[in-house]
Amino acid sequence: MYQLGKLNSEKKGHYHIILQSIFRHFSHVCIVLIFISVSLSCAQSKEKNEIDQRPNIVLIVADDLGFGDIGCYGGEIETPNIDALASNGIRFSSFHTAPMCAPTRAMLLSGNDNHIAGMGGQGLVTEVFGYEGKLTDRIVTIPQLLRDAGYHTYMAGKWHLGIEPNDNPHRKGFEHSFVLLEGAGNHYTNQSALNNGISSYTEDGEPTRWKDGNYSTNYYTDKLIEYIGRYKADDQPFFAFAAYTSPHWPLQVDEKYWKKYSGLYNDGYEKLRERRLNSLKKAGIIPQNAILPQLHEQIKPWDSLSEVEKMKEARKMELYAGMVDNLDDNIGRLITYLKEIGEFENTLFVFISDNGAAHRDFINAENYSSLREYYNDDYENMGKENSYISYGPQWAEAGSAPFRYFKDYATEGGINTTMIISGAKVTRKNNIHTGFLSLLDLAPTFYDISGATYPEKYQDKEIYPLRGRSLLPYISGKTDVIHAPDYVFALEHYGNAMLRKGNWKITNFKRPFELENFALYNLSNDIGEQIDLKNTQKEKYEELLMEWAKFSEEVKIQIPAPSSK
Ligand SMILES: O=[N+]([O-])c1ccc(OS(=O)(=O)O)cc1
Repeated sequence: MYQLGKLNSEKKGHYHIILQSIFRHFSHVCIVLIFISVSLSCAQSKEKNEIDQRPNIVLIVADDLGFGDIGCYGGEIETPNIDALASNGIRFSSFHTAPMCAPTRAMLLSGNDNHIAGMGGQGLVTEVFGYEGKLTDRIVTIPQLLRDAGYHTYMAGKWHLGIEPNDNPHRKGFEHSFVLLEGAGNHYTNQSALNNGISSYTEDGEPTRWKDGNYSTNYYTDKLIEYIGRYKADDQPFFAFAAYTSPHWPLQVDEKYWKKYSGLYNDGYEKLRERRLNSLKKAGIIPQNAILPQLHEQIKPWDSLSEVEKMKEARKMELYAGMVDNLDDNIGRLITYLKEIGEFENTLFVFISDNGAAHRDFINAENYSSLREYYNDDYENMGKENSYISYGPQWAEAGSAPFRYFKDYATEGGINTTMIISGAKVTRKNNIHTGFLSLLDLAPTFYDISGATYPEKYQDKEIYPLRGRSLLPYISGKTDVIHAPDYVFALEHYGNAMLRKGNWKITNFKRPFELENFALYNLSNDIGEQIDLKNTQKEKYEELLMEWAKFSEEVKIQIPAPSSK
């Protein structure tokens, strides 16, 4: 018994030791497990905090807005909401886009040249490199990379980067989108002058119709607010692209927006242009010694117009001002909403125009026969949903003062546009930056801010590297310079060509395109591109032409552009 008892007690002791040791080990294991899980959850919540802190990005693009239109650029049009963004941030006086809508949007969303992106010629669809008429897989878009980096991505407004389902914003990185696929459409209805009479809209890639009676800018704002609202409770930041179609023709807006501008333009476009020159100077946007360039040859002197013509002309500008006023109101609605949901402080805002003021006036009911059956452009009807008005080169040239010409041209009037950056990450307040920058700098800025890395390949395809530079060091006050003094920037669209190296610029818009038609300007004292220095600064001219040849080969420019399939 004893033996047995001893054995039993020995056994028991043995078991006890084993159990103790298991327990000790177990408790060690537990401690280690607890430690791992605590550190993991700390790491996770740290990561979560980091994600939480990344700012939302709101990119607002106005369509064909003139350089000096808005209040904070000296303009008489009332834009208190955009002005408030400006006073809380930076206005740029030398921000550059492409001279037309679609190449600008391609450059903006890709951070690359329009040919590399696939938009060498707005309106062309070909199989030729650079002229595919859509965003190709040589590039990746801002929403694609931001979405991969954990952002929600929303868009409302004009797309204009391809009409096929595969080209849709839904396939190009936007989680939610409500878009007009073409370059322009009636602001109140489905009617279009461009696409067999009907505008094409899609929501999240599915065809949809415009609900007649809704107004473009109001509805696009509603849509963005709806998309942001859907996910406001989760932790992800968002990228919202407000691609407004205002103040693009047809000039249409509710009376309450334009009535307050009644009579303001009765002294004509040349006078407005002079006022704009002075108001831009007063706002500190352009140099005090800037002068107005020669008027475009298409423009009839105001004094040569009849009284009836003058009335109609002045009304065009009143309508245009009303559209900009309404645009500002809607930006205010978006801001108010972001304040209500507590997201305003953590949002970076960028406001730009897609190109200079628009001169095209061939699309109106008078001279565009397919529109006559729908539209009535009589004085009393101007601005209503069944009128089709554009304000023409005369007002566009006032809108692009003090630059030469307007949209379509690669002169500064076509490509030097309004740009404001404000909000999260922007430490400079009420600041004006006069140095050169371009829309190619926006994609790298957004990647920098969101922590997204730009890859060498996207979805197994090699992509072209970014061409611009992040603005983050500048906007956060870490540097005063954006681009080096010898920075080269060039662009081409239908033979409208420019290349800039520092303040030297070569510009070409003559037809047919010939290399020797490039003129040379020194923008440090000639922002109106009036004094051609190519015969007196031969070395500089040759240097810039060499840069042009390099650029042209690199992005595979074809002049004339290949024809559509
Ligand atoms: O010629 N069009 O058909 C045409 C021209 C310009 C345009 O506006 S833009 O903003 O898309 O350049 C739209 C259509």
